[in-house]
Amino acid sequence: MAVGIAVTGAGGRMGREVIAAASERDDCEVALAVNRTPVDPVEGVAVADADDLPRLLADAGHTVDVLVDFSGPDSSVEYVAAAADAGVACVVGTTGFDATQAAAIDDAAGSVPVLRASNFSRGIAALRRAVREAAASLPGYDVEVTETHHDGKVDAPSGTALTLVDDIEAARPGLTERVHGREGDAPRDAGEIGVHARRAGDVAGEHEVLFAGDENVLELTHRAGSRRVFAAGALDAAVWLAGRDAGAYDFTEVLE
Ligand SMILES: NC(=O)C1=CN([C@@H]2O[C@H](COP(=O)(O)OP(=O)(O)OC[C@H]3O[C@@H](n4cnc5c(N)ncnc54)[C@H](OP(=O)(O)O)[C@@H]3O)[C@@H](O)[C@H]2O)C=CC1
Ligand SMILES: O=C(O)C1=N[C@H](C(=O)O)C[C@H](O)C1
Repeated sequence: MAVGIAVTGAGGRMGREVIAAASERDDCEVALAVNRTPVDPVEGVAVADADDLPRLLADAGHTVDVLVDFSGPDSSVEYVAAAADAGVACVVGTTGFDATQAAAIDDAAGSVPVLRASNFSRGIAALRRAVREAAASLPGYDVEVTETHHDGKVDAPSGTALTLVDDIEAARPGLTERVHGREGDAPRDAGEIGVHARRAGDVAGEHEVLFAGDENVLELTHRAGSRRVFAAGALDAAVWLAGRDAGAYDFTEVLE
């Protein structure tokens, strides 16, 4: 039977992409879609007021198995809490959480299955493995992370860039000072990881990790061609998550 999905942020770039992707699949269907501000139906799916989400989830009975959230940090915390109250699993793609908000999402995993990922593309999962390997294999190399996104992106640096920096710090414990851009007299310290965010046009998402040593440089780059890849990954995660025990899950488990 198809997994029932509730899409939050349904009027946003990703919410629309998730609804469109779901309409092309047999293993899931959109049972509910909500947005903060009123929007016309998306792909023929009516979009309800997000304020009604708790009631709608309760009324939906067993037709909603998994909530798929691409919205903003505040709303994501609110939506995940509503889903946890209703016993609905959560796939969270929203980025830009502060520590308190991230902890609130993680708390929900005490009562329902929760899978939060800063990037739902298979290519980024592979990039993360390559970056961990390179960081461990290239001691002493300078590391700089650069991301590029469309001009409408709210949070900077991207969630994916922060995930990559976490990975690098875990593999290279001496690198702990995150330097966000440089200006003026700014010679490089040995413990730095440079983190750079560019915003331009309609770029769906690019992440580059540069490792530079003496007379050789390694650059690892991922480019998303469109948002479709993120929507497909999020729906793969939702189908995989449905019916699992409460707990926090990782996107890499979906890809195994
Ligand atoms: N994990 C991944 O693979 C990916 C993650 N993302 C992340 O997904 C999120 C959404 O991205 P995108 O779709 O491009 O953003 P958009 O700005 O296009 O859409 C955001 C949506 O969230 C809603 N929203 C935002 N803030 C609030 C709030 N405070 N309360 C209620 N609703 C809110 C908006 O509602 P309204 O229409 O009312 O403004 C809108 O529907 C971002 O955090 C982005 O980084 C994006 C792509 C891939
Ligand atoms: O906002 C976006 O567009 C994206 N956000 C995610 C992030 O912050 O890493 C993932 C992807 O790069 C697109």
